[in-house]
Amino acid sequence: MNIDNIRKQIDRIDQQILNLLNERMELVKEIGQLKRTSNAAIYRPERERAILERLTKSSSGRLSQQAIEAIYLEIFAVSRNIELPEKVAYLGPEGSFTHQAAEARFGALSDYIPLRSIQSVFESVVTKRARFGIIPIENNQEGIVSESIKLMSENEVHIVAEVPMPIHLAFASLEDRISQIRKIYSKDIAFRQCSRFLDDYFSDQVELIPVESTSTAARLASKEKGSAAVCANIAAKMYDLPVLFENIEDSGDNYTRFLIISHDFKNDRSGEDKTTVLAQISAEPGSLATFLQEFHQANINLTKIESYPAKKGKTFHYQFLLEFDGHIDDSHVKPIMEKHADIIKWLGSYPKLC
Ligand SMILES: C=C(O[C@@H]1C=C(C(=O)O)C=C[C@H]1O)C(=O)O
Repeated sequence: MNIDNIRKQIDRIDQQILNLLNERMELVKEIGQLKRTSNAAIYRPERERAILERLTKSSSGRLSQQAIEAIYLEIFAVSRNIELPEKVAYLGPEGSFTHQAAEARFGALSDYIPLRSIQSVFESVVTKRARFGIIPIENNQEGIVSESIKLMSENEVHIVAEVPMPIHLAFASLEDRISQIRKIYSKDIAFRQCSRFLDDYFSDQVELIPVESTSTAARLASKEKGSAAVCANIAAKMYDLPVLFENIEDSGDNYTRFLIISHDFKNDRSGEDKTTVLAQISAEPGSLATFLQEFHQANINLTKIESYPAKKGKTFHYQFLLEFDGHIDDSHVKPIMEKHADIIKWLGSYPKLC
């Protein structure tokens, strides 16, 4: 068969896909109306996850699990916008990795608000200027983002979902030959993370210029011949800057975990959930051990425990961020949460992705 014939078939299939998508969106719109009458949340990560699992299991064609997810996450994002366009605040600037995480979950069409600090993201969620906020919580190379945890303890917000994202750096430039590049812009930490690539490909004559963000780097490089940027793919795309090399970072397993937060939110159980809480434990000897022992006895699998500094009046208390498998409504989780309601702040139960 020749290309023209094959393309005719593709055109016919695209038309069918589009008709089906329109049919799907009519149903989505109906669900949106029902949710509005009961004031229910539009975003249901546990339902989306169930759909993805079912489709991946039943698929017998060429599409990998990642491909199915990429296509469907975009469909879900469009669906939610049809139900109700919702504002999503994220730690900016545009083209940052947090922006990339936001787009991975809310698609290209959502109403995004890039903000200058993690604190402003919390503020926009608490004051309901935004329905969702996206913040980084930890990076496997740099550790926990303590500002995010502090703000979780001070504000009434809940975790809706987690977004684990591999952090890949791209090398982008208007030049098509690297011998023409004299200057490279990026953020200092990004230079550090791909020092091996830079050493291997560039001599000392090439100037490395640190700027405030990797997306600023992409913007500068998109305007200047003879320059390049080390940045996120999304930033290169935003400034129409061709990517010459992908994944230039030294370590292949650099990932950041982002959290989606909202003011008033509780997910239903998905069957495989994770719960995050903050606990304030008295400084008396043995109290932490006794507390943790109770989780063990309740058959709760603790997956993370991080202490963070906090002082209450003059007495020093130990504050902990705890994560464990399970949902706050699970019968083995509920009793321990109720028993310790005075020292535990529940932050959210959401589908476990990492
Ligand atoms: C349509 C719904 O709303 C949203 C969109 C979904 C979809 O496109 O299938 C699934 C879950 C929700 O995030 C729903 O709750 O079923």
